[in-house]
Amino acid sequence: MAERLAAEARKQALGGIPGWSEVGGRDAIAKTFVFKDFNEAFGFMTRAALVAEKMDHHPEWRNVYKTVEVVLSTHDAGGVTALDIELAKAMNAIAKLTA
Ligand SMILES: C[C@H](O)[C@H](O)[C@H]1CNC2=NC(N)=NC(=O)C2=N1
Repeated sequence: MAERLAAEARKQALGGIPGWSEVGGRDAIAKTFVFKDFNEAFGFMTRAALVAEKMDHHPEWRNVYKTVEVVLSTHDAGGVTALDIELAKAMNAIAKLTA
């Protein structure tokens, strides 16, 4: 099972994934993606869902029109692991293709 990242490792990893930050009050990372319209937001979610399922690592997320709020945490580990960093990177790459 993936291990929780220590605070220092988490901060360093976050430096390499633009737009992601630590969530207050829990061991998780978050980013709010804003797209042109609902079609682009949902296209992003569809692509990200396929990657997440392949990784067997699933986001907490919420969509309102063109905005997608994402929180990543490894529930089995009780915090942020390398899996969250990997999925965050993949989501940034997908968002670049979508925008
Ligand atoms: C049984 C299954 O592999 C686990 O429940 C997986 C599924 N997706 C998951 N997603 C996330 N974000 N954290 C987990 O701990 C997790 N565990």
